[in-house]
Amino acid sequence: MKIPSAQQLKSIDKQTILKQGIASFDLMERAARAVFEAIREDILSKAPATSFTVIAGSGNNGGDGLALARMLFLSGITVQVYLYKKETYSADNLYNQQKLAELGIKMEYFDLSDQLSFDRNSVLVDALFGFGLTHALSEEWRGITEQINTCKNVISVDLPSGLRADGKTEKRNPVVRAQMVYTFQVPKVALLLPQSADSMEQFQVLDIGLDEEAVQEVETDVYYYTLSDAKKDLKKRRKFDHKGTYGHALIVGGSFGKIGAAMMSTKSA
Ligand SMILES: [K+]
Repeated sequence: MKIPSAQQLKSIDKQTILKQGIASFDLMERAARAVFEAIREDILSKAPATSFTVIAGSGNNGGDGLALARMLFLSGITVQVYLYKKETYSADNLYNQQKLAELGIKMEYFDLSDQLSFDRNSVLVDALFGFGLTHALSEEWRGITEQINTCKNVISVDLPSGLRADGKTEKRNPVVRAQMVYTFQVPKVALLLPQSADSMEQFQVLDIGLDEEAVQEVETDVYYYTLSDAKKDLKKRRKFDHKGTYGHALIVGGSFGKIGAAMMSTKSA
């Protein structure tokens, strides 16, 4: 599976909207619906009375969070919504603010110096920043990320807020710590780096129907190889086949003190 960069994802996003003839808020709706279904399966099926707190930023990651809040509310779940107070919001974020207002769902606006009074036992949905984060979060954000990190159960939408999608984030920068990250379509590079271990326990990739061709056309040298990829690549085993039937592997390795990789490759071959 190819892993596009944040910049490439933006372009895939646009191509999907064009090719599928949908509006951008439809794609956001799909993303929020995918998270909602995952929450239903992972949490609500076991604990239907769980309450949620959504903390939303001003961009499309925040928009996903607001759309998710609406879906939770409409299925009878208690949900509290906090929205970062800013002069400007993305168009789809505004669209979802309006949808919440129409349903009479109150949004509490917050500033970086605020103490948020949410229920620490509710599941906290972190929808502050996704792959649109252009640089590490400044120290001003620490108050908010630390409040989020006092919750026992944090779900991050797409990425733990503060992690930059394409690479390493310094440990000293404020970052949300999530128990679960529901990431869209492809795991972002940051989710695969050991440096992110403190920011998340696990992630799940949710299919939101981004244009497959656009993903395949991306030029990258970053791939995510999964068990299902390996299963597809393996030749079908038939009766009477033998070790000569499936080709040969040339393993170049095993310099002094580094024999392990060569041995493991030989064993798996
Ligand atoms: K997030």
